[in-house]
Amino acid sequence: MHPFEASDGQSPMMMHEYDHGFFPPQPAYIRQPLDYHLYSHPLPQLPPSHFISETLYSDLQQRSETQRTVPAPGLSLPEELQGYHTLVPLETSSGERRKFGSWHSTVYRATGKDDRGYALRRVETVVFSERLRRLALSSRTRVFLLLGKVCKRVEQEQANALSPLEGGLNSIALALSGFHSSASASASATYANAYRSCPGAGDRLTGELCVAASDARVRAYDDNPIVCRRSREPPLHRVLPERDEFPYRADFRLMHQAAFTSIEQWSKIRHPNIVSVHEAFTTRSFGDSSLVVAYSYHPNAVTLYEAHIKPKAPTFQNGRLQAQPQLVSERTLWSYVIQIAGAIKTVHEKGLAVRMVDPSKVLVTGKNRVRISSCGLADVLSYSPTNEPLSTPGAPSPATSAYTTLLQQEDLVSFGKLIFALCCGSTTAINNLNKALETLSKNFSADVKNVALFCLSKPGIHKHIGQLFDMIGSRLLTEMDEMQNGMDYLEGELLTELENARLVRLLCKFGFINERPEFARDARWSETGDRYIIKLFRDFVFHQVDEHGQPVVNLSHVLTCLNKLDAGTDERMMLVSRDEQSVLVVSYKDVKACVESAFRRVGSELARR
Ligand SMILES: Nc1ncnc2c1ncn2[C@@H]1O[C@H](COP(=O)(O)OP(=O)(O)OP(=O)(O)O)[C@@H](O)[C@H]1O
Repeated sequence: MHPFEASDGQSPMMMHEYDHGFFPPQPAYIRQPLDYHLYSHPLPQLPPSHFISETLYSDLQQRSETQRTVPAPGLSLPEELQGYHTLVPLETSSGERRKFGSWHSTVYRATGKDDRGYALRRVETVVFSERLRRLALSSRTRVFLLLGKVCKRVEQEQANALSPLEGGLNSIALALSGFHSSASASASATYANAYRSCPGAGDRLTGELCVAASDARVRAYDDNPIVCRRSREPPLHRVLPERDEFPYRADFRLMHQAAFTSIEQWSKIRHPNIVSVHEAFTTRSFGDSSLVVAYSYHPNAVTLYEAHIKPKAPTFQNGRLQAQPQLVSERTLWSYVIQIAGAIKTVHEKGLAVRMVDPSKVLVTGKNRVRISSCGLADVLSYSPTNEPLSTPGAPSPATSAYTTLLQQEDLVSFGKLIFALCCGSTTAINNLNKALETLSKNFSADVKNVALFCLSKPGIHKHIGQLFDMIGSRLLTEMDEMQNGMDYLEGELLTELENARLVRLLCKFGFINERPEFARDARWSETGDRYIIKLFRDFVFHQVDEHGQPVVNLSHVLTCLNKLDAGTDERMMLVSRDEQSVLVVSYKDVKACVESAFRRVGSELARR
């Protein structure tokens, strides 16, 4: 049966067009889901693995389909972008759009020059000017160092004492750094002042400050809507101009070519839990000035947020509408923790900081397999020559600047937040640490709590990701066992595919040898020597008839014969010509030798003609 035919003879269920790349348009054909279980033997009973999907076939098939879908018409995307083509957005541009940091980004799937899939992340707008960015960074540093109850009050007092603009700026920086909700609330409270001081023209910094303020305020609402509402400010939509209407919207401008140096460093990192970085460039192909970073594409990847935190609609289970279970299991959580910690450790050892340890940036790319995405992007966006590490000639390991050390400490804090988000099923749970701890302790072991608290603990020169592995201990061994089970399962699967590949190769050779049109009138070609035996063997395998002369369609017979042929067994068979005038008794080994020599001769005979 043709794999795309309906197995039940019913009408076709869906049309599916495949991407045809640079080839001429192919006719659309009707596609039916394949019965993959018919393609291989049932699997041996291996212990259930935590890594490989039980539905490997359909998983892989779905990924392959995703990779080939064509973009919907009318998207007005560039035809070609630095050698990448066939762009398909991986997220909707309407509806809920969250932000990471202070920028909006859009991810596209694209095909590269090498015909492989890539994920292109395009940064549309960056709101910081150089001066604002530096100011924001310096207050971030201060916040970081003064983290804790006392520091919150100090920061707020300082902010109040400054001029409205400076105060606003500080609060905004605090809010953008996302360290604590009171900073968000404070940003919200000073927002109106900053907004009023905008003269409306000329002063780019003030304009950008207002955009940043609006970002902070949106974030403040996201983080702590109750506090914001209590501050009795006018509702958001009455104050804020639309982002696109705002006169100070700033496109991405590459201030220093050296900003791309970090991308070079990132592109050298190959780690199983990091989405590989390939290159970065600026482009005007989208009608603005955008920054694009190219990453490896992992079909059907979802973010940790989508997989475990985003509220899911209730579904029918056992005839009843039930809310889907939200919280990640402890076993899966440990697997995630170990994988992410491994990635962070590698990055820190290379003298870089991840800066993307966030539920919206960690991708689930297979069963319990996570990879940190968007790496390197923050380095380009916030590049400043003053943050460059001092290079020491001949130094064995990359020199790490104080700035990078600070960012590495932030990675650990973000990791702690991520663990809390997964354990509590909410990205904002951390705003109320006591309650978050209560929820965590109810559902997870004390070890999880200890690891999460260690990550959140006060930064210091002696705190590093390596310590986390000391705390994890034997859980690493469990993870290794699981991975090996997963590999055993995969090898088993591969073995069945190996059978298929052998048989396909044989059938291809038959296709090349039998009934070549060039030799149609040359009986000596098909009726003599090796080719005659192959012709009789072909009839023996495919054209058998029963005692009533009816064709025998027996797939098992075909598979058995082809397997024996490929193995070249000594078993013998009787080959009979259609007119029953010739009878030959040959072994599979003989036929195998005939196929090999005929296949080799096809090429040389054709070349001679
Ligand atoms: N390298 C990649 N391969 C495959 N899919 C990816 C890749 N990177 C991102 N995606 C997918 O693109 C979609 C959008 O990613 P993005 O990081 O923008 O997430 P988001 O939740 O929309 O965050 P943000 O609010 O920052 O836009 C997600 O569904 C993600 O799974």
